[in-house]
Amino acid sequence: KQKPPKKKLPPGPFGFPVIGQSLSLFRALRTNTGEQWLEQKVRKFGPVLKLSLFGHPTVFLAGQAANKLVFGNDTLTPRQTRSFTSIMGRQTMREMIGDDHRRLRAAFGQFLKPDVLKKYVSKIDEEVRYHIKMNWTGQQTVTVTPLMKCLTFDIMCSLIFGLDRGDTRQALATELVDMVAGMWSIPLNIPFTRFNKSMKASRRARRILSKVIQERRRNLDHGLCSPHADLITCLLSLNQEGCGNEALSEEEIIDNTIFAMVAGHDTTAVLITFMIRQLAKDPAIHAKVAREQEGIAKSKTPGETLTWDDLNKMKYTWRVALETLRMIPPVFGSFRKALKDVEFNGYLIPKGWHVFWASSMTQMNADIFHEPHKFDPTRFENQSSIPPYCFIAFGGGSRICPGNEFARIETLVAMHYIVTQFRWKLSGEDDGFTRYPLPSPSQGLTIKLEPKGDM
Ligand code: HEM
Repeated sequence: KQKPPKKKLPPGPFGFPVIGQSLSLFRALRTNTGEQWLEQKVRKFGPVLKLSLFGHPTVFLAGQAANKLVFGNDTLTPRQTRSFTSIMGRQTMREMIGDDHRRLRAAFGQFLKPDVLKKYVSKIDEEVRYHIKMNWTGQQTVTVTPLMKCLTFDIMCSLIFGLDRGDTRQALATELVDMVAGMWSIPLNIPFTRFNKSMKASRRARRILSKVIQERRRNLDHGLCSPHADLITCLLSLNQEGCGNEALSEEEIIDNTIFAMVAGHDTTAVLITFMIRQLAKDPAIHAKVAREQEGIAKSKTPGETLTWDDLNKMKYTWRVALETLRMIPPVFGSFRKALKDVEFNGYLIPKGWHVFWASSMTQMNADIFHEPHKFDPTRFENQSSIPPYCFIAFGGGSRICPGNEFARIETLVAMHYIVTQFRWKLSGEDDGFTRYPLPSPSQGLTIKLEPKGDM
């Protein structure tokens, strides 16, 4: 009997033991050359190559077919660092596979379905106006990155945890910053390490949220709030008898609401920041966005909040957002783990190995997006012309970002009030941006503001 031929591993060196190519990739991300770093490897070894990242043998996959494999194959499951899982908790939907993952996605779906999302527009509108009044109005210059992080944090606190401005929101903000700081640290839980500080912050944040959950449960039981008031209440309401849903434990609710906050807050802040940067550099596109937004502002009475219908009229502004996400995706890429041997393009991805995908490999590919380095929002006029699995700023398949519509509302409402109230230009030279791992303008993006007068 002939033995079946042995499947071959992808080409490429593993590099130094343990470190592999991790430091080299980090350096490239920090200098915003991560894309070129990957392209160079693909030119040398082809679109399926092996390397070693974070101490794991890893296969890097590039191209549309590779994206389809990553997003459409349940044997490749998301992979987090050990510190991430310890700090964020083991019950996040990121850790779940199969039916458990579907159950959590369905629970989130109750909070993020379109007719519920519509109700959040006015709350987001209120947060944006308050933010602008407190931080932009009367200023001659502002630094956009930290402000956008504050704004998206406040919006999410209000809608994920149902926390209004005040001491509890502030306390939670402090703990979350400390938690996030340790997510990529060495998981050494001894006093004074970064990981140890983040673990302590995680315990304190959980205690705060446990109290919030008790209060929400009471309100829900006494009919004092709508089941869709915020994500926590929404997940608790699924536990009520007779609604036909499987109950979520308190731990699941805490882990997943914290995870939603972390997944959604910086990513959206990055998108708005880079749109503001783009408009400062491109007067023609700025003028078109301003025309669209001013048209909508004129149709409103003073002080009237934006509605879902208004957002649906902001078509050009959203195309600018999508083009920003194509060229500067907040999520550079991420990892999967092979639950069993997988074969792709004639190569073996052995069980237990990691798989790494990166958005830029299709989003900046000239065969898919003509003149990929040109900022051109018209590419998104006819979205069905973009081949599947090529625009993957929100991921794809069963793991596609469930918060993409939420992010759209936040972005459009924020852009509406900024564009209709101010003109701006960069305060100095545009000195590019770094990634750690999310992109961030090198100096935080300081802009000079000029008020447009009462709209
Ligand atoms: C511009 C803003 C955003 C971008 C670019 C973005 C991007 C992404 C990407 C690329 C993924 C998939 C990662 C992978 O497959 O490995 C993802 C997943 C996820 N995102 Fe977002 N996201 C954004 C906003 C949000 C918001 C606002 C929320 C919450 C309301 C959110 C919650 C999540 C969650 C919970 C997952 C995990 C889904 C799962 O594993 O099933 N994201 N996001």
